[in-house]
Formats: sequence, C-alpha cells, structure tokens
Amino acid sequence: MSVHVRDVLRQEVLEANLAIPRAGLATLTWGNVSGVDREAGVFVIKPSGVPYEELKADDLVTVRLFDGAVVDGRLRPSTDTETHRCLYLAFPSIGGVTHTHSTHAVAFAQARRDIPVLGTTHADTFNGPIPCTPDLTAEQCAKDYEYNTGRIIVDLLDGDDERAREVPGVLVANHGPFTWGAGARKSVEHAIICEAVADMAIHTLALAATAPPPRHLLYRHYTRKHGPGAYYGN
Ligand SMILES: O=C(CO)[C@@H](O)[C@H](O)COP(=O)(O)O
Repeated sequence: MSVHVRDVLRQEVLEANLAIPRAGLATLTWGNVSGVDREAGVFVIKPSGVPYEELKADDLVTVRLFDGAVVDGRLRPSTDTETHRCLYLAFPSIGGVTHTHSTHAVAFAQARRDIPVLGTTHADTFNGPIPCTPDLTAEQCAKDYEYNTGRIIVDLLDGDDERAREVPGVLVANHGPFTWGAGARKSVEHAIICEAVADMAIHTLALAATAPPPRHLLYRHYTRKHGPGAYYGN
C-alpha cells in the first residue's frame, strides 16, 4: 500500500469512527469502524478501548486481511477486528464495516427480533427486514468468538454478496448491529439508518400491530435509490 493510499484510508476511517459519537450512536468507547484496501490486502480499524475524543489517525491499526496479523500500528486493534475480517473475506463488495451499540437497534438484538420493514424510510436502504442472527453456541463463544460472530452473520445471508448489498446490516443476537457499505463512511451511514428505523419501528409497534406495507410500495422506494433505474439524489 502506498503511503498516499494508506494516509487517505486512515483519514477516512478516522472520520468514520468520529462520526459514530457525533451521530449519538456511541457511549464511552463502544463501537468501531474499519475500511479495507483490497489491492493491498489490508484493512484499517479503530484501536481497542480508546475514547473517541482522543482518537487520532496515528492510533488506527492496519490488519492483514488473509490472516489477521497487525502490520502497522502501536496499539491493540478493536476487539471486534476478527468479525470485520470475516465479513471482508465473505463479501467482496464491501469496503467498510461499522459496529455500534446504538440503543434501539440493540433493543431489537436483545429481544432477538428482526427489524421489520414498516415503511419507506426502511425500504429506501434495506431491501427487506434487518435480520437478527441465531445464538452463538457455547463452542463458538469459547474459541474464535469474534470470527464466529462474523460467520453467523455471513451464514444468515447465505454468504451471498448480492444479499449483503441489498441488506447492508444485521443484528447479532444479544449483542448489536453490524453494518457495512462500499466504504467506511457508507457503513456508518447504514448504522445511522439502522438505528433510526429501529427507533421508528419500536414506536410504530407500540401504537399498533401492523401488517407489512404493500411490496410494490417498498420495491418502488428501494429501486428509486438502487439499481439501473435509480434517480434519487444529485
Ligand atoms: O462489542 C463490544 C463490547 O460488547 C465492542 O464493540 C466495544 O463496544 C468496543 O470495543 P473496541 O472496538 O473498543 O475493542
């Protein structure tokens, strides 16, 4: 990886991490963001347990994709590094991963429930419910826990890169959301949306037991922003 590419990726990953507390998605040092450079075969991730307000580009850690070895950085990488690595290895289209403990998304994860599609706000970004994983087994927790957390996400999406593109996030049961995107910034955007739709869903479900909205409405909204016919934005 050239020095220029490394510095650009570090800056992008730093800004993406700082966006988490700014968006109200982080308490203390919870959560982490990474971004990958596939050509160089590495990703850059937040160090473990460093307060966001003290985080600098130099604190970030560079990790080799194929074996998880730290290749640059003086601090220990995020405890969730192996989960990020597993997602990068399974889904070639993703360039950034975000993990948060945002309140409403975690509420669904702790209830072990998918976030259902209840309206167009959700359908604009997620082409279907944001699914919740099954429980990890005792064996999966005892050995390679963080990598197995990635595996359970990958298995939930049948290892299908196309599905990972259409549903760019999952809830890990009793833990929290992992989201991803074309880059680090996009993965944070998806974390923000995941939290917002979880919040709206809790309010909606408190008011009424709703049926899913018509598929044609959801499809219309998803395809306004994605695919060959997209026309949202400038
Ligand atoms: O899942 C957890 C804790 O349950 C982690 O996401 C921490 O919230 C952040 O850990 P580091 O990235 O600082 O190691």
